[in-house]
Amino acid sequence: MKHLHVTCAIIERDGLVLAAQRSAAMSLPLKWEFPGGKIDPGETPEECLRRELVEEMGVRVRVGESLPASTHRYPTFTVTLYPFVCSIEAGEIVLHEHAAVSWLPVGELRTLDWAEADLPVIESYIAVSVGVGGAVC
Ligand SMILES: Nc1nc2c([nH]c(=O)n2[C@H]2C[C@H](O)[C@@H](COP(=O)(O)OP(=O)(O)OP(=O)(O)O)O2)c(=O)[nH]1
Repeated sequence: MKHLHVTCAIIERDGLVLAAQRSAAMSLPLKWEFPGGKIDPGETPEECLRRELVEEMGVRVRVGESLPASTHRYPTFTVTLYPFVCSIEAGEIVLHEHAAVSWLPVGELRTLDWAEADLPVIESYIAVSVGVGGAVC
């Protein structure tokens, strides 16, 4: 089965976190995710994230702390997500691929219909993010 290695950016701004909704035309249609994408050969995960964020949203990001990788088996492929906490360095978000974005307080992240591979990422992020949005139970 295909195994994808994918970076994803947990972008923080003013105590909120950016979630992006996949378009109806993408795989995992209309699911919410953190922006990012497949790591190209020869690329570091950080380089991949910076490239993907320019391509997908037209923003340059500063790549910070990494969170534990998450591997999930979907029915037709397996994905390993490599999450990084990021901030926007330059640019305004313009959506080139996603259907929508939403800035959420950490405590509301669980309310979206996330791609399944993201669920452990969200839990790891909540565990380390008490300083961003306050304590979350
Ligand atoms: N970028 C990103 N992808 C995710 C997340 N969670 C998750 O399961 N994925 C999956 C969706 C895709 O199958 C794959 C990322 O591929 P991609 O973004 O480079 O490619 P894509 O969806 O445009 O292309 P494709 O899979 O339709 O070929 O990882 C996430 O939080 N961010």
